[in-house]
Amino acid sequence: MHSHAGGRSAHTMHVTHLSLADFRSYARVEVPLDPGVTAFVGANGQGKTNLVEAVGYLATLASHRVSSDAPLVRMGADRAVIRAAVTQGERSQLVELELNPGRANRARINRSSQVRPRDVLGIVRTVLFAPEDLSLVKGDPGERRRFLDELVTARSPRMAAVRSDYERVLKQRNTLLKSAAMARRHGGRGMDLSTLDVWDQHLARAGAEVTAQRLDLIAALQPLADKAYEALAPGGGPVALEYRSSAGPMDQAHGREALFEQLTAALAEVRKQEIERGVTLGRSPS
Ligand SMILES: Nc1ncnc2c1ncn2[C@@H]1O[C@H](COP(=O)(O)OP(=O)(O)OP(=O)(O)O)[C@@H](O)[C@H]1O
Repeated sequence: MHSHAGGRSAHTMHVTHLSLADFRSYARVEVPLDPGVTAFVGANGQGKTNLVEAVGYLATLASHRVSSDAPLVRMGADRAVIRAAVTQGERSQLVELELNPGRANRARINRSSQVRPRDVLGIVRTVLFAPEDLSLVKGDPGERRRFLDELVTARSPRMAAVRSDYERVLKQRNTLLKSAAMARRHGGRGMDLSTLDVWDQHLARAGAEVTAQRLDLIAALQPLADKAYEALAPGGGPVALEYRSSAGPMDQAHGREALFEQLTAALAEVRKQEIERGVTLGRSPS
């Protein structure tokens, strides 16, 4: 779960203690963790992955195995708690998340009053390698977007706010399109397009930010992917990573403004179909 044998710098994050309550198979468990490599050894289904999943949840606010929180709560319980003591250099923090499926999750840092769950992002940082990673290659584009966005947020936690803005705008825009499509079908008046224009601007603005971050990340990953592939298949490279969006080729060299223009144009192009179908069609970058 933390493998930084040697070269421990002041910047190395270390989870010193993990406590779980009603998380997956654990009614309660306390796991002290020494620096260096920790190996969990046990029979199948004993709950090794559950421990890793809990730490991963603190880092990403999601499980790497399931898309909702309900399966994470121990059967028969109505909430789960994940708590971790984290040190980084001289600094120690206690992070706590309470998972309440169907209701808002709660978060605390250093036992103080509540913070928003996304405020804990950036305290625990993890790299997870699991069988589920295959879906990065085999799965839907949504899996790849999720991977990029989680990594982007780990690198700059403020992106969590941009992402949730984007999701909120998308949802509200879809509600507007849906009611407009319904009204049309029932012979009502057309929708007020100026309202849609406003939402398009919001969507393209947040979308440009998300896209720019993804492009930066891909550029940063490129040499690492190349190196990793060279170690795996000497002489087999180079590996090229490219971001393909349904809104056309994207180039970070042109900056946020160009991305914004591009996304705005892509929205304009599908507007007629969107109004007919009543849903946002430009899937990028969501
Ligand atoms: N919500 C839940 N409530 C109670 N038990 C659960 C819940 N979710 C999972 N489990 C139990 O947790 C166990 C699975 O744990 P986990 O996937 O961590 O296994 P593991 O020890 O990593 O084994 P493997 O080698 O298969 O990965 C199973 O016994 C399963 O029944």
